[in-house]
Parts: sequence; C-alpha cells; structure tokens
Amino acid sequence: MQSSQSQTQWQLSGLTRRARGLLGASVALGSGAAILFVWQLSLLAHLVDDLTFQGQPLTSVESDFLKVIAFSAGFLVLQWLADMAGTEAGLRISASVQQDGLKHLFRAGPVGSATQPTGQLVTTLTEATTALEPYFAQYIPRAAMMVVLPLFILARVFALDGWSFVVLACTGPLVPLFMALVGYSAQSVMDRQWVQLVLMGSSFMDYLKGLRTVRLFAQTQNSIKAMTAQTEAHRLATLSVMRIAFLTSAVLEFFASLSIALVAVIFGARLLSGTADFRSAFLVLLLAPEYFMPLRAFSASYHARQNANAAAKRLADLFTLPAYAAARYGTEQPKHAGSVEALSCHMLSAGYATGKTEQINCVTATFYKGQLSVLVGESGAGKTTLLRAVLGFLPLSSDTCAAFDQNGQSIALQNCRMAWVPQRPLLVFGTIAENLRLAAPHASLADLHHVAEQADILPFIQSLPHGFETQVGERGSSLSGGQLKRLALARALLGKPDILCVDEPTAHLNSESTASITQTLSRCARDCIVIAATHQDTLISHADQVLYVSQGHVTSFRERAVA
Ligand SMILES: Nc1ncnc2c1ncn2[C@@H]1O[C@H](COP(=O)(O)OP(=O)(O)OP(=O)(O)O)[C@@H](O)[C@H]1O
Repeated sequence: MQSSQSQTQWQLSGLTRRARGLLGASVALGSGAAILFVWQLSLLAHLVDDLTFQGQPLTSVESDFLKVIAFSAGFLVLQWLADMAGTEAGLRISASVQQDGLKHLFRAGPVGSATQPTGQLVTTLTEATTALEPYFAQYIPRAAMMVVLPLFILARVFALDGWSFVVLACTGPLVPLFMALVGYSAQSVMDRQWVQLVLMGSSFMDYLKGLRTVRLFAQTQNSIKAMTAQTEAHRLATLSVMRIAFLTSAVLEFFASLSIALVAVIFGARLLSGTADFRSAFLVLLLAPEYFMPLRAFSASYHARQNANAAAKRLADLFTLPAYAAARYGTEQPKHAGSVEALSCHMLSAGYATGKTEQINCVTATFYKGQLSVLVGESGAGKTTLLRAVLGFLPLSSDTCAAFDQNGQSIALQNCRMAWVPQRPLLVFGTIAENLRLAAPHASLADLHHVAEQADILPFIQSLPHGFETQVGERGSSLSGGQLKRLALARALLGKPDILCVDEPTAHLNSESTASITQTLSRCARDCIVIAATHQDTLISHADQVLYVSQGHVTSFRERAVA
C-alpha cells in the first residue's frame, strides 16, 4: 500500500507539477520562436524570388532583408529563453527531489535507512535525481514542440501546395509511431541498465568498506573479478541502450529523408512542367526539413524519458524506507525548552519490523541528570535497541517515553537535545575541527578546546603539528580506537546534549583509555543525562545506576549508595 502510494507520488507526471509555470513558459516561448521561424523562412523565400526570378533591384528588398534579420534575432532570443526556462525547470525539480530524498533519509533515521545498502542510496540520491533533469529540461519542451511546430508548418504548406501537404501529413505521424514501437522494448532495457548501475555502486561501496576483511581472507583477486563482472554487465546493458537509441535515430532519418526527397521530386517535376511557381517550391523545400527537425530533437531526448522513468522507480524505492525516526526528526526545528532533569520510560516496547516480535519489551526505568546510568547484559540482550528507542531511531507509542524539567513539567522529546556515540563512531574525511563542528557548525575554537578537554583528547590534538586542522582520514583511519572514541565523545558534547547515549564506549580499549573515558562520562553526567551500554567492569563500577537487560526486558537494577 505504502509502496503504491510512493510510486504514484514519484511518477514523472506528479513531479512535473513542481515547475509547471516554468515548463509552460518554455513551451510558450518555444511556440513563439516557431512562429517567428516560419515567418522568417517565408520572407526569405519571398526575398530570393524577388531578387532572382522577379528581377527586383537590391534597394527595393532592403526592408524585407532587415525584417529577415529581425525575425532571425527574435527567433534566437525566444529559443534561448525557452531553453533557459526548460533548464531551470529541470534543475529545480531535480534539486527539490534530492532535498526530499535527504529529508526522507532523516525521517528514516539510521535504523530505517539501513534497510537499503549505502551504495544504492548514494546512487539514487545522485544519479537518479540527476537523470530527472534532462527529462524536464529537454524532453517535455521538445515533446510539446514536436506537436506545435509541425502543425504550424503543415498549415503553412497546406496554403502553398496540396501535394506537399499530403506527403508531409502522411509521413510525419509515421515517425513517432515507429519510434514508439522501437522504444516500447527500450524501457525494460533501460531498467536493466539502472539495476546494473545500482548493483555496481553498492558492490563498490561494500568492497571499499570491507577492504581490510577482503585482504585478510585473501579475496582480493576474487573481489576484482566480481567487480569486473559487474562493470561488464553494466557496459553490456549500456550498449543495449545505445543500440536502441541508434535504431530510433535510423528510423527517423529514413522517413525524414524519404519524405523530403518525395516533396522535392514532385515539386521538381511540376516546376519543369510549369504547373508550380518557384516561390512556393522554394518555401516548401525550406520548410520540409524543419517539419522533421522537432521530431529529430524529440528523438534525441527520447531516451531521457526512459532514463527518467527508470530513475523515478529507484526514487520511489527510496521513499518506501520506513520512516522510523519521523516522530522525533521531522521537518520542524526543535524548540529547546529548559533543562532536562529526568527521562522516564514506561512500559516501553520497540522492534525493528512492525508486527514482528519486539526486541525491547515493556521496559520501565528512569534516568536522571547527575547520575551515570549503564545498561549491562549479554550480547543481543537489547541494550543498543533500548538506546536507539530512547534516541527516537525506532517508532514508539507516544506515551512510553517522557522527559521532565526541574519542576516536573514534561518536555516534548523532539525538543530535547540528544547525542549519540555509537559502537563505531563515524568521522568524515576532513580536519578534526570540521568533524567536531558537525555537531555545532558555528562553534568557536574556544568551544572546540573546551569539549576536547572534557573528552580528555586535547593534549593529543595539541601534540599534532596542525592541531585542530589535522586531517583525520576517512572514518578516522589515522586515529587509534581510543582517540576515535574520545573525539566522537567531544563532538557529542559540543552539541550541549540534554541526553547523551553511548554504546560500548570502552570496548577494545586499554586500561588507560578506559579509565579516561569512564572519568569523562562521570563528569558529563553532572550536566546531562548519560546512558551507556557496556560490558566493561570499570565503567559499571563507576555507574550510579546499573540496569540489567535480558531478552529485551530490564530484569533488575541497582543504584549506588550515596556516601
Ligand atoms: N537493525 C536491526 N534489524 C533487525 N534486528 C536487529 C537489528 N539490530 C539488532 N537487531 C536484533 O535485536 C536484538 C537486540 O540487539 P542489540 O544490538 O540491541 O543487542 P545488544 O544487547 O546491544 O548486544 P551487544 O552487546 O552485542 O551490542 C538482537 O537479537 C539483534 O539480532
């Protein structure tokens, strides 16, 4: 149901509405240009006839000559404006779809968006949105001009010569008919090309992400072979598309040449027998190629429609991602409302697929500012799922989770500042400062110093030759595990969170890093609610509240006695 709704919403006809005005302007300007063009050709035929067969002096046709130049300039300006309007419409639609796609990814959140491979999402948001642009910029205006200009020319030819009118009127419609027949099979070929492109993008991304594992299992050659096969499949699919494009052009050229030749032969015979005049013959021969010109232009952009159709299907897939995080991370800007003192969960249940067994079941617990809370339990018990539910990455019933200020007044969770340090924090390619500022783009250098100090990473950053301007490599590849986690913690703190969720902050770290991060979290707990999932004894021993999670339930908890 959801899928068919999104299919309709993301059909090309639905997207056309987003730039209806500009597309209308493009067609209107193009029609104006077509009228000027036919007029200009009529004047030109007049001029040539006057100069050659009527023996008029050059001075007597001066005004006609100037008119031809004026019409020609007017035609060029209108055509340029029509192209500009079409291009602007294409760019606007493709940019707006890209923005909608990004917004939907936010609504899906990390859990919802993980149901599609990253490579597929990237290909959809880049290639598919870009593929829409030529459809709106070229195909739609050309499709309209394919009707307007030939009809206008036919009307002009009808007034000049009946035989030529019959030839053009009979051969013209054959072109789109045969093109449609050829193009009928093209859509499935185009769809196949897109599937290959998405597969290639996803595999490439997966191999890049798993480069170390690939090497470790000595699978380098096999991976290269697999990637080569994917590339070859994409190449073959692209060639099939090209073959159809060439075939379509050949059909068009054949009918166009045949028709023009027929008109020329008929007129030639009638001129020789003296039953036709030069002016009409010359004008019809000037108009005949122009009659087929919009069909040629349309044919050149025909594949843009099929490409855009295939891209629209990919986009519809993107918009079927479950909007797990929609309740918390919608389009509204959060309105921060005072200090959050407590977070209370009551009979909270959450799972990864609606209607299936829930991974967190009827959890009731309260987390306070000033207390370091930790979740402990076996692997797979549901600790991360509980953190994800609190963060709003999974859909919850509205009354199961609530935040409160110092007066016990409830604060909407979407207005609480949340921060999340996952098991494998993600750093982007860039400097340390750029990575930290992801949480607060306008943070000053003093703010960066402050959070780095809080996360106990300042001495390390200061020891680097370029300090905060040091490049950290993709995914923080130039940092140790402990440095990466402390940097991610500093970034989370820069957003001044009310609720800080940390997943396995000390996993795989040495005792020195573990102690440092434990102390940082204890300090942070004075200013915000801190909930950490852990298996680590040092962190558990420093916690003020320990919740034992087992098979999705919180079975018991202990609070540290206040000294
Ligand atoms: N994205 C997901 N989609 C479907 N099921 C998932 C997903 N992530 C986790 N699960 C399942 O939810 C259950 C709880 O997993 P969770 O990651 O919350 O456990 P955990 O206690 O944090 O484990 P660990 O200590 O190993 O990190 C597991 O059965 C797991 O297989």
